[in-house]
Amino acid sequence: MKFGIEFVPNMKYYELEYYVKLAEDSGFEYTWITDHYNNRNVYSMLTILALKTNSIKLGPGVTNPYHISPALTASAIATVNELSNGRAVLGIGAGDKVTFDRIGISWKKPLRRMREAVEIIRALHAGKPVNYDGEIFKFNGARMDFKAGNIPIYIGAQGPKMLQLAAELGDGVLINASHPKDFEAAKENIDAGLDKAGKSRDQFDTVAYASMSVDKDAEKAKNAAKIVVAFIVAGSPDVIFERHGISMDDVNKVREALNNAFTKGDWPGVSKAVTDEMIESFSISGSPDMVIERIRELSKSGVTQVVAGSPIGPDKKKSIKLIGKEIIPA
Ligand SMILES: C[C@H](OP(=O)(O)OC[C@@H](O)[C@@H](O)[C@@H](O)Cn1c2nc(=O)[nH]c(=O)c-2cc2ccc(O)cc21)C(=O)N[C@@H](CCC(=O)N[C@@H](CCC(=O)O)C(=O)O)C(=O)O
Repeated sequence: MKFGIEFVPNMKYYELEYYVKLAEDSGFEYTWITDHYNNRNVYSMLTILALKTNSIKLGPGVTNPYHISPALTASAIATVNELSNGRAVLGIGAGDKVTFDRIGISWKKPLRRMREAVEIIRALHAGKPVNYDGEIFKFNGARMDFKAGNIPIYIGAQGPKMLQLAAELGDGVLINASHPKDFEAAKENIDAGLDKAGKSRDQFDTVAYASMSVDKDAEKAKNAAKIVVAFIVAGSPDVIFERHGISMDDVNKVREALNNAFTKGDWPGVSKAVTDEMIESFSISGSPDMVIERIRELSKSGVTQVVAGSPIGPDKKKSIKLIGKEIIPA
């Protein structure tokens, strides 16, 4: 099993640098930096990380094919690859509607746009002049003037068609999920995409991009996961709740509690509304032994990389060290 770790660049560069170096020293192989317009620029932060680390692979987790051209994405990640001596990975997904609404981007044809963007980025990285007459992107002899190197492309995916696209075009898929049931459900679409491209499963990295919270005190860990789990619940489609046997009543209580938190600042109300089933279904939370057990179950469902996503634990620094000491070697 490979281990990755996610960071949101909502902190100063030197804090992010500290955590990523700690993760590298703790044995994590990948670090994925989220990309939303309202946080620090993902490539500026990846540049610092490329220069300050030695072995950890690094990339956006995930950027999108809307807010910059695929030509800029190809060039930016190739620059990170050069700065890091070949450690860059590109995580790209359809982007999310909430942030796009705020910056006036209409979220049209995400599947089509993802296909075209990934095909263009791969062609540019191959170093040939790119002529591409797509529905969305038209390229006429574009070419990069420096060697990109071999940069793996991972696609962020949840929906069935995007899962198929990820398996067909990608070197891996980043699935925002923490429970084996979600990977059982994704299997059929991943296999369909791999078959279409004539790829075998062992050439492909199936990543559980999970919400994780680990502490020696299991209850403390679970409590620390509640707010993140509430946001996951608020943003998940209904089919997921059926899959995990979570009542729509409980879901609506969480959505209402989040609303109250934003309007009246009642954050304790959010934690109260989040049930144990939700923590179990939408996060990997608890003591090291409990987390190890869940990772074993995920491995049986075909997961080959687990990403420790927010909150990582009640105390980020302590939890990163604990994962490095007790979970990665297990
Ligand atoms: C678009 C959506 O695809 P999805 O796989 O569910 O995408 C959801 C998320 O993966 C996507 O929003 C990601 O960008 C979210 N995301 C992040 N999004 C961000 O913006 N920033 C991040 O840092 C980020 C991190 C991240 C990490 C892991 C991960 O899995 C996702 C992450 C969907 O609806 N897919 C449908 C297909 C929809 C469809 O068919 N659309 C048609 C027609 C629709 C039209 O006419 O517009 C088309 O696109 O051509 C499906 O897969 O079945």
